[in-house]
Amino acid sequence: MLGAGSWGTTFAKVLADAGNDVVLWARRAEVAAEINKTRCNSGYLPGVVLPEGLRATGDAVEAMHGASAVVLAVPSQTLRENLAGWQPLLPPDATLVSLAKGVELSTLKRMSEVISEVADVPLEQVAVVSGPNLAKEIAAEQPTATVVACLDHDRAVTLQHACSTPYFRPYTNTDLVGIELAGACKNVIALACGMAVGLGFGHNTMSSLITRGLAETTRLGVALGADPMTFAGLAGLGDLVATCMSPLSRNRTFGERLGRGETLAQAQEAAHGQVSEGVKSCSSIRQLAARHGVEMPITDVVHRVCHEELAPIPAAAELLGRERKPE
Ligand SMILES: NC(=O)c1ccc[n+]([C@@H]2O[C@H](COP(=O)([O-])OP(=O)(O)OC[C@H]3O[C@@H](n4cnc5c(N)ncnc54)[C@H](O)[C@@H]3O)[C@@H](O)[C@H]2O)c1
Ligand SMILES: O=P(O)(O)OC[C@H](O)CO
Repeated sequence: MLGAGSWGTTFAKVLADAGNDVVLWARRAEVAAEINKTRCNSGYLPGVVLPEGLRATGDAVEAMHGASAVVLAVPSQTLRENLAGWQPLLPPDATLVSLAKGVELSTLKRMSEVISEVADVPLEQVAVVSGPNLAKEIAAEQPTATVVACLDHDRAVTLQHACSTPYFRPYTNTDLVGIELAGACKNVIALACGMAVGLGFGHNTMSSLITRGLAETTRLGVALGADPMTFAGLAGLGDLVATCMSPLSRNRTFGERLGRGETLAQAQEAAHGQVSEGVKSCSSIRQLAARHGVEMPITDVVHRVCHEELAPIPAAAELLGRERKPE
């Protein structure tokens, strides 16, 4: 496991609880030392006791030595740079697993595309784990389902078995495009929902944003060749609902701060270095949509609130004032 933030540490625990021998690489040596000494990653998962089958290290060579799967748990905008440094260390046939939910700003590529390109492996060797997976709830072993997606179904099944525990139930899927776009887009819709909460709006507003957010995400997915049914599944509607409704979501919390009138810089400072992927992916997804002639009005206003000083109240008015049309 490369990355010892909230989700990397939690998914490492899932893999260890499923019976695997897991080595977790942390960027800061003190985080690795704390995990090995106290079985805790107090900065990201206070109070969670990590299992014995999990060992941490600050040495990427040690982490990847002999690995049958290498799981990438770093933010999507740094993944390319991180992986370029790790590329010579990757075991030749290891499944490369992406946990990140974003679209790269500079290239508009999905994470599996970035991984395949930088690691120089076929896309069939890359898998994605995505679903309604708020790290803190899974770390507390609350029952959760997810999706393991890979173009190579057999590889997906192997990973599915490797991460099945009594509290974590993975399903397989081969629609990599749909699973990844759903995961990236839901962060942007969660920012919009957070803004709605910050403005004092209730569940009708949230539900309207979730449903129309799903509509625009599905439109983009279909234009890029995804199966529309994917968006009704765990990584689509499932993750969208979890992220938009939960105060645990960093994206929703970030949006809530913007809705209350904080600036982007203030909301970023309050995030204490934890990643809110939608803040950057709203721009890459908006560009991707424009490239394919797809309308994504919610994503468009989220981008303009985050990066072009559109205030949340006129943003809401703009969405409501759009041309009327059939559902
Ligand atoms: N937290 C969740 O509940 C959750 C669930 C599912 C998916 N995800 C996705 O997983 C990915 C990682 O999220 P997270 O929650 O672990 O984030 P995080 O902010 O908690 O941790 C990110 C990790 O990446 C490391 N990191 C940050 N910048 C880096 C850089 N430049 N080089 C190397 N390492 C760097 C940090 O040190 C940290 O270990 C994101 O794409 C997120 O959307 C998160
Ligand atoms: O905390 P967030 O907003 O990054 O969301 C976490 C997960 O992606 C939820 O599935």
